[in-house]
Amino acid sequence: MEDLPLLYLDLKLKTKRKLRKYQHLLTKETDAVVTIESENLMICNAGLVSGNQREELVQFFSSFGAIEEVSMSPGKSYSFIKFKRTHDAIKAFKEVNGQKGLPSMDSCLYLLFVNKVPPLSVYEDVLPPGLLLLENFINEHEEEMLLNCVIWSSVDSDQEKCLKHRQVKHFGYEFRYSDNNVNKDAPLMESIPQECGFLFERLSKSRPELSLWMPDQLTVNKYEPGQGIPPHIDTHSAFNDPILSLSLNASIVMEWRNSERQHFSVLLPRRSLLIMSSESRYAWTHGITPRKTDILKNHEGNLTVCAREVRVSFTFRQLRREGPCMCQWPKFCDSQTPKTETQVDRLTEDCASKLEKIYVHQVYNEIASHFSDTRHKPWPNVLSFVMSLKPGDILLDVGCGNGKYFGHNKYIVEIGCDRSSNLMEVCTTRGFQVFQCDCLVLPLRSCTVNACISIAVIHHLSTQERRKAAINEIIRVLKPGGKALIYVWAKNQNKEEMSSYLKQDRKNRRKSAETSVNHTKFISLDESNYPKTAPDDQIRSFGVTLPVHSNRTNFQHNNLLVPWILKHGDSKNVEEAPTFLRFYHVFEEDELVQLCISIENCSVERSFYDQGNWCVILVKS
Ligand SMILES: O=C(O)CCC(=O)C(=O)O
Ligand SMILES: [Fe+2]
Ligand SMILES: [Zn+2]
Repeated sequence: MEDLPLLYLDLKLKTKRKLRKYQHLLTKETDAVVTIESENLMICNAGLVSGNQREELVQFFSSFGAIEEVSMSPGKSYSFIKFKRTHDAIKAFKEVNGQKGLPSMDSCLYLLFVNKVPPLSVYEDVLPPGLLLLENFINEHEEEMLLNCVIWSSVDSDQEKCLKHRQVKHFGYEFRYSDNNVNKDAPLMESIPQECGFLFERLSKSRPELSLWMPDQLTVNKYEPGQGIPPHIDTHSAFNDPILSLSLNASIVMEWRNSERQHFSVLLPRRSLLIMSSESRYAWTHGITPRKTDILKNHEGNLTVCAREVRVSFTFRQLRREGPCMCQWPKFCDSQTPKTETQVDRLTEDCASKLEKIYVHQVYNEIASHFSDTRHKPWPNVLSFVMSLKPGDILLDVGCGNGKYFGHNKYIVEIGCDRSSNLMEVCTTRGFQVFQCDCLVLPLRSCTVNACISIAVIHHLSTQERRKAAINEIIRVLKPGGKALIYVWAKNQNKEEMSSYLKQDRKNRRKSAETSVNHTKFISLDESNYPKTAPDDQIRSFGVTLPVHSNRTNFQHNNLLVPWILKHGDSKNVEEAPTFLRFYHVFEEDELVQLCISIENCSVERSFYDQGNWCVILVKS
């Protein structure tokens, strides 16, 4: 940022500090810049958002000379004044800066010279994608009739709540603000008033694609001036697409925001119908800022401040009954994201072990031969750990798979274990010393091995407790001073250069991995997706839904199912190849270290990122 011009030198330190902050705001939010002196002033801390009125600014600043223009933008706490003569602007600048000025304000005023008055950001005519506004959807009689359908009682009832922000009444089903959902099994006594029927007949004429759409839930919101509704996305799993909102009795400005920080202020005129669908319904928040005025364009196209009046809105929705939401915006979708993630961690021991049995052990057993064919090249950092061991050291590989780290260091004793008997067979054929066991219960005496490796194993355990228990078990069997090397899959596959996992996809090799998108499919572990291996009753008891990962893309979730497409030696036909799903918990940065720190007799000697994995070297104390 450029420093302030010389003229500002005379000002107090505190004022200069404040002005530098406002200079930053100016360059961030507008295309104007600070100048030495000009006829234009930025009034840094008086604007519509801070509750200042145009008239008040005009009155105050006119005392310095004739004003040509006052510009106030909605949503801003600053404004701009253009004097007719630079001389008068300088006068105002010198007298007002850092001083108490406006009668309505307790705090000091701050001014900056700017090269121009930046253009106003007014309500754009563009709307978020998928949002549609039908103006004059109803006439005044219909408006009155609809307003009369709702009888507001003065006492709080269950269906009619006076929320902090506004008064609400539900028809058809109650929308619970506590968990932002509806109880689909408990319809209300009062269904949507019959008087609303004409709206949907009319809608189907102008919007044929909605001719079959019928709401079964209605929320009536009543906003007194000063009240609003916090920004939100109507819960995906609760309602279908679209959602309609009819504005009655008064106009209001609704704010729309997306995750790319785009922001639209949309004026909802009285008697208009707003149709929120697709992206606007699923990926943009909407809300009404609690305030007593809105800034509207008048007939001449100028902005004016309008006092809000009581607005009543009818929000019509249709309950989602055909299973979870399958929208394209999983990031905002409660059907697709957070619930499943946390649910896995809350599984009981019994369920967690069943989940692993079906989605890890049985899968590896079935794919053992194909899996082993794809696992030849040892990772260099693991190999150098193995090679660093002293002659006579005992190395245990927990989850050794096909034994790809065995046979490199000729001077050590190597033993391996794995859950999969078929992988054990591969090892035995190769002449390695292995036994079959679960990594949670190693059949070894405590303090017996000099070193341990566990590569890409612990991420197959479904709860944090079980992952911790597995590391605990490794530490237990280590001799004091012994070391363990642990690798787990990282959620972030782009930490350094692209990991080899992502690189294997030719498309990704070309494009930046940053942009690799993932259209997630979800599988409920309740519905048997594993007819071959999983008896119904086992799957049913999980009660979790997990996202299915698109291979060779970045991870979008921590708990997920990763497909393994089984190709037999003879068949090249991918279509016929059965797909198996493996459970993974992919780790956040530092998660593995934190887990290890919480374990007794164990210190973290080194932690690093290697080929898409978070890795630690642990030492037993
Ligand atoms: O008042 C409105 O127009 C919108 C209300 C709303 O967004 C809601 O109830 O979810
Ligand atoms: Fe809403
Ligand atoms: Zn959704």
